[in-house]
Amino acid sequence: MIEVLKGYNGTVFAYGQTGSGKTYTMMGSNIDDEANKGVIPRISEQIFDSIVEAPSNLEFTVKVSYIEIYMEKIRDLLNPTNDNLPVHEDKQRGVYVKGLLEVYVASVGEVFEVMRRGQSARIVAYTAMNAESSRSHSIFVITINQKDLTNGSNRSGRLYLVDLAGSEKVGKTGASGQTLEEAKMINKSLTALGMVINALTDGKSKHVPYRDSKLTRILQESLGGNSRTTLIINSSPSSFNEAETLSTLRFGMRAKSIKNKAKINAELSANELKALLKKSELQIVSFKDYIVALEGEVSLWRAGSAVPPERFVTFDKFSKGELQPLPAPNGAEAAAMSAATEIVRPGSTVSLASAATNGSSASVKVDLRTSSPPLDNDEKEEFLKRENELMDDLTKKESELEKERSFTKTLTDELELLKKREGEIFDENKELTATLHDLKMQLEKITFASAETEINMEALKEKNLELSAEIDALRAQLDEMEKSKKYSDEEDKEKRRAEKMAQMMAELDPTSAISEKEKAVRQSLQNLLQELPTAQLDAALESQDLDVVTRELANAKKQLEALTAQLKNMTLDNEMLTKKRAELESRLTTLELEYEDLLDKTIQEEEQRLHGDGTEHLVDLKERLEQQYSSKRDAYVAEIEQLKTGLLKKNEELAELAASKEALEAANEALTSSLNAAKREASAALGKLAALDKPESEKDKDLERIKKTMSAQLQEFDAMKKALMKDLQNRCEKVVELELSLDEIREQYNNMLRNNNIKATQKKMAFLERNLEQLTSVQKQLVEQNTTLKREIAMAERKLVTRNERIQTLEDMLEETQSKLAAQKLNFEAQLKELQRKIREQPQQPVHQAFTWGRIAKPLRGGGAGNISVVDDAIGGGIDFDDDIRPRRSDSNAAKRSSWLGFMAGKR
Ligand SMILES: Nc1ncnc2c1ncn2[C@@H]1O[C@H](COP(=O)(O)OP(=O)(O)OP(=O)(O)O)[C@@H](O)[C@H]1O
Repeated sequence: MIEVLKGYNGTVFAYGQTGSGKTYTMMGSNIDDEANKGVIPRISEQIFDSIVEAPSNLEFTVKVSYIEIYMEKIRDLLNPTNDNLPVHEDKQRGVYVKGLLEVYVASVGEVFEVMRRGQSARIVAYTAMNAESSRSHSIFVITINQKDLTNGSNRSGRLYLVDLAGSEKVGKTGASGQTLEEAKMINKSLTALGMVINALTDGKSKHVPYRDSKLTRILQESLGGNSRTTLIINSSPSSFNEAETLSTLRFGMRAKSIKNKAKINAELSANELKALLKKSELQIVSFKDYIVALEGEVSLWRAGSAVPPERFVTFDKFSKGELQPLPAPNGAEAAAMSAATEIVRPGSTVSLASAATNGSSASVKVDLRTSSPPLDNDEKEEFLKRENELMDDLTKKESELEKERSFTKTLTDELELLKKREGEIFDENKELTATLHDLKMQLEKITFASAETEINMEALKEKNLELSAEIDALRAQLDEMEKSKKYSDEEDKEKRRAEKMAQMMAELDPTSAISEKEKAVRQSLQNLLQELPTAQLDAALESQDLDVVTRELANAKKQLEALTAQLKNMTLDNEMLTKKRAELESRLTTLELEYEDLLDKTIQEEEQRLHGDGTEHLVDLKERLEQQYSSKRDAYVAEIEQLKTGLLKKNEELAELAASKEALEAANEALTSSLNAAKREASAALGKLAALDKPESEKDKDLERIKKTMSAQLQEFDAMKKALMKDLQNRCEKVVELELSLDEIREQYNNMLRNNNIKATQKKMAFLERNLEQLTSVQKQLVEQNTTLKREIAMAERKLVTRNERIQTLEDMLEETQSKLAAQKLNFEAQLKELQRKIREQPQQPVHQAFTWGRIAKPLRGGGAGNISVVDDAIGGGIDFDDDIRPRRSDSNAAKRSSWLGFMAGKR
């Protein structure tokens, strides 16, 4: 049977640097693996094995608890919400952790389950030397109570299985932050452990500093107290850890020399107590005798008598009954001696003056400051009670402090979060402000560009207006010029017409010659009538005069012929003009064709040049050119029509002229015939005059008749002449007009040629048109740009407004969130205060939800030797027992074994 089952306290420590295998040793890498399970599972198995092997009169209850000491706080690993448990001490239980959950277990499986749960709650962390370094000291406590059912005696043993945190050097493990804090705490508690061991082993220290750390306080009994302690030293095999290994070994060496005082924790039965009482009473009697003997010797000494050494009273002689009675002392001396005793207070010195019989005195001084008197039991109890109370208070305060700390941490975290959020919002705001600024800048730029564009537009408009005004002025000038030209042309025309008419009339005036001849004829006729009434008539009618008239007539005929020739020439001219017109028309057609070709060419060039610039410009250009072309063509057609009508008119006039010429010729012929008739009559008269000598009266009559005939003929001739002259004048006017119109046509033709043929003009026109196009497109572009800019500005403004609204909303939300958070914080604080108040008001009750199944004691009966007659119900303590699964080690005692034990045994 292992010692703990006998009622001894036991402790198994594993000490060593981090990563040296302490946890591996104590718990193992896998508690379910037979080969890799550690000391704790193995001991647990041994315990239950021993219980199975124990006599059946022994009833066992096994409790386990599992704690860890982390950052100088005791955490219950089976109920992790209890994370700061106080250490108490009292006379009955010794040192214990208050409020610790102890789970009753009845099998190894249950122990393992407890281990697993506890392990999962342990705090481990990664260090450079161990991926799962224990950051705390873990203590697995197995408490075994055994009751001897035959005499009712009780024994209890408690086994501490300790896996210490690694003794480590901070530099090597690379600890930082929280791990560094943990390391400091671990080192502190391990230092306290070292100090306790030093104090226990150096032999000089009177005070052992168990209370310096929770670890040493809990393990107080294990270190130099009532415990059988085993220390396992774990060391690293690596030379890298040489220093740590040495230090660990030194620690082990020192610890080895600690002497513990292990005793069985037993509660005696009534009979045993009675026997003990009896024995004690007997002892008291004998001690009384002994005291009497001693007092006798003392009184002898006090009385100044000397007692020989062989008669000294010793316990040895007394117990052997070899004491001899001493002589009676002197009473006066004894009284004097007792009066010499002086009572002194702590801090002063005590003088013990002995009134020795030889008169000499000895003085012994004891300083009570350095050596306090040992506490008596009551005082100690009082002290422990007070200490426990203080520990409770301290734990409570620590818990509150921890809560406050965590609350503060939560608040700090929240504050951090809020600050972060605020920072984010600030950044966002900054970003938005920057964007806003950018947008404003862009807006300003756009506004500026727009203003500039507007200015440009205005400048262009002004330029346009100027150009329009210039064009108008030019047009007006042109109109004026045209007008003046027209006027001057008209004036010139009139002048030219007058000149031509004058010239023509001068050239073509047959009347002047006729008139002169007529005058001459009239004169000669007059002379004939006045100076030579009869005789002179013969003279007047001489052949010479007739010849003159004939010549004159021939001249007139010649002139008429010349006129006819001129008319012929004019007809020829007219024909030529007609030809020229036809030529002009054909030329015009050619020109039109050329112009069309040129237009097509220009369009093609423009198309090529503006390829990709959009067909709209091209279509516009084409349309405009077509319009220009059609307008020009219309103008030309109208002009041609005009020319045609002019030509027709001229033809008509020419026809009229030809008709009048014919009329003139007819008149001329008539005149010639009448002249011939006159000639004939004159010659006949002359013949008559010459052949016959007629009487005077007849002659007068004939003369009178001739005269009359001649005057009538002359009158006829006058009228005819007048008509002819008028007709001729008209015709001349028409000819002049025709010539003038021909000149005009020529000029127009030349103009047309100038307009149409000059390539430079065409180029210029094309250039101007292109310029106009470009200007129009630029204007269009500017207008479009302006529109786009305006649209963009409007959009940017809208965006700006939206963003402003968003910023406003975000700010509102932020404010709202902040106010909500503040309200929540207040609410939370109030709730916390309320909770704290309630906690303070309510007595603290341990929470045992984690192990409901371990709260009821599960007594286990030893399955080894002897029969017992105790009824199951008496030991069951209200636990469910299952008769069917009770262990059946031997048929005789099978019914008396605990179901739990049987269950466990059955499992094995
Ligand atoms: N004897 C061994 N055989 C096999 N593996 C071992 C042995 N000793 C330790 N290990 C392994 O070494 C590693 C560290 O061991 P362990 O966690 O037990 O060290 P530790 O001393 O408890 O460290 P810490 O103090 O940091 O908790 C573990 O992975 C463990 O499995």
